[in-house]
Amino acid sequence: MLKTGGHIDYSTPVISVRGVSKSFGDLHVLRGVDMDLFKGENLVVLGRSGTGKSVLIKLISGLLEPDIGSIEVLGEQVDELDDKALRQLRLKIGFSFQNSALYDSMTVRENLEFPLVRNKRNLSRAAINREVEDVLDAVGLLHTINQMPSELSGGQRKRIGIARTLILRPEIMLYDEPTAGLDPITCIEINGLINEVQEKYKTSSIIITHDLACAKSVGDRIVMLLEGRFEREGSFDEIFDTDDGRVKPFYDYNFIK
Ligand SMILES: Nc1ncnc2c1ncn2[C@@H]1O[C@H](COP(=O)(O)OP(=O)(O)OP(=O)(O)O)[C@@H](O)[C@H]1O
Repeated sequence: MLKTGGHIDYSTPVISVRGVSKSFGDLHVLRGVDMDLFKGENLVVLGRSGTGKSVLIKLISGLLEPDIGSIEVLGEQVDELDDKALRQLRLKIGFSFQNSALYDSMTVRENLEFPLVRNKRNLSRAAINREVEDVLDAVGLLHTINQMPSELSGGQRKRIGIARTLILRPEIMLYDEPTAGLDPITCIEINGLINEVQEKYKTSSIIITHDLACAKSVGDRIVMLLEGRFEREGSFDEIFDTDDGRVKPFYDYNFIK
């Protein structure tokens, strides 16, 4: 399934990374990264294991500080925020990570209520029910509301995890390897869901993936982290229109050449 929509405002970056470097001792992971995520955009980040994709996400969410450079998220300079302001900012960011597992002892409804009750304390019971049902409907799983996570498939759990993130109405979504470990049909469903989320919730998203079918189906734009910088940027076809030996193997492996 190829992308059809999205309403991207290329004049409004929601994340701006400028000249960011980050080292750990002698390991120079990021070496002057520049990156923008525009309002309404799905930006795919590609890169080999260990190139610093997770470090970049941690810098954006204020879990790490850059050695040099600046990071602006939703108009705020991340490294200048105190803890309280950082917590407020993080509420506007939805994290869909591989290890963001559901609570096994809670029903789907309880899993979804949990972040709402914790972060929006003054909601009425009726409002909570409405929000839970709305996001479950958005991910096509309203019928699972009273089920336990153990009764769901891996793909369904993934969708519920995304619903749990959406329930706080984030402006930005960060998806880390959204299709890892899923069968091809479920991957197609998750890719479709990422695009539906973009349309319905008007989110701006960064999607980290090694799955080029995912990159192609969800990415409005793709950037590739090579040796600490984003050296390649463009549409899916532009990114892979090269003989660069650091880039071609991604394509050849995914499409079995
Ligand atoms: N807190 C830290 N202290 C020391 N080294 C770190 C720290 N965080 C990350 N690194 C190192 O930085 C490099 C980049 O790590 P990162 O997790 O960002 O890679 P990645 O691109 O996300 O890889 P993968 O695709 O495998 O998830 C790795 O060599 C890692 O060991």
